[in-house]
Amino acid sequence: MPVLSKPVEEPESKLSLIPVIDISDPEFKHALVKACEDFGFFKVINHGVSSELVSILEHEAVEFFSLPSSQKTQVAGYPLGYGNRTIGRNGDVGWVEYLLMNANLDFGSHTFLPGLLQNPETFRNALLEYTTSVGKMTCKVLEMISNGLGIKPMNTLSTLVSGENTDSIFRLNHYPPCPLINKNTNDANNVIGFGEHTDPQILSVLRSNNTSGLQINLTDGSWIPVPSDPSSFFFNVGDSLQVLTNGRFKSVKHRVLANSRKSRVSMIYFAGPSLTQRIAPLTCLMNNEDEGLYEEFTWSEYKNSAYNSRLSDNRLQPFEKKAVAIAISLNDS
Ligand SMILES: C=C1C[C@]23C[C@@]1(O)CC[C@H]2[C@@]12CC[C@H](O)[C@@](C)(C(=O)O1)[C@H]2[C@@H]3C(=O)O
Ligand SMILES: O=C(O)CCC(=O)C(=O)O
Ligand SMILES: [Fe+2]
Repeated sequence: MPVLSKPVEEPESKLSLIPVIDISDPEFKHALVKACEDFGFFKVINHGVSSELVSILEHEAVEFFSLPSSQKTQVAGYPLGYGNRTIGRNGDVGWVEYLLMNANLDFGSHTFLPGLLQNPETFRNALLEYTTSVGKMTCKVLEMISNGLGIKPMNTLSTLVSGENTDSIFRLNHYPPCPLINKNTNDANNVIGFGEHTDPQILSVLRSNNTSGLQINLTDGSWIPVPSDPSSFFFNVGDSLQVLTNGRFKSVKHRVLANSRKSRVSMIYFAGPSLTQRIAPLTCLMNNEDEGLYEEFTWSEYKNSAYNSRLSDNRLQPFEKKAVAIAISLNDS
């Protein structure tokens, strides 16, 4: 299991840095744009997603992960299905087990659900209701972003992730307590639950139980912990939104550290476009003298390339415009 060399204790002041957006208040659109520019990450409150629904889904997830390993591995698969310790297929590992599903299929068609769980219908309905509700919230956030950026029409971004053909996925992660960590000094030898990476999609929407572990990377390179808040949702900008905004929004690097005592259960909705959707910097966000930083690609092209990369790779690099890439490398040297 990968172990981090150095304990990272962050000053209290950095904890309060994480922007909090009240999406019931349209006036937050400017704070939302600033959060996407400065952090690529924000917490959403007053979201309207039923807490009862969230509890039911979490309960079902816990029931699934409590099954014997022999049963869970019956539904192992790549890229969708159950996985344990191995993340992707390019050599990444973490202190985590997970279930990955296509959020747009009728969850009932996942043949793995019946047979394993006591009450598969409850799980299926909770998945359907949850992803529908979180999908709507995501569209609302994307509309607020469009408003804040002055993109017209207001649904320019939200239509990319709504409709039947979109390639959104849903992930349940379970990080068991980790016996490798010294219990007395919890972070003396940090163990990686989920290694540092950016998400390839447009926006990711995360909700977890009360166990912390998630950290985000700031532009100065430091990592800050994200205090858990089971009643809120955490959003992060994905690579595709970074491209659409021509680099104005940052696809945030994040990771999860394992905990010595408590299980962490998280659920993440990755809002992705349809496979044939073309992604390129939006011209309405560029001035005449601005240059597009990225080559146009389809989501299918980007996804294939991303899924052939390691977790910590810079997946956008092959899509940077050549001249821009040379300028960046000259600046770096
Ligand atoms: C190592 C990998 C796991 C991942 C596919 C990849 O090759 C690189 C991107 C990874 C990631 C990160 C965000 C999501 O958790 C995920 C489902 C995704 O779309 O891209 C995972 C992929 C995965 O776990 O298969
Ligand atoms: O489980 C978490 O809290 C975050 C996991 C994550 O970043 C991912 O699955 O892409
Ligand atoms: Fe992620």
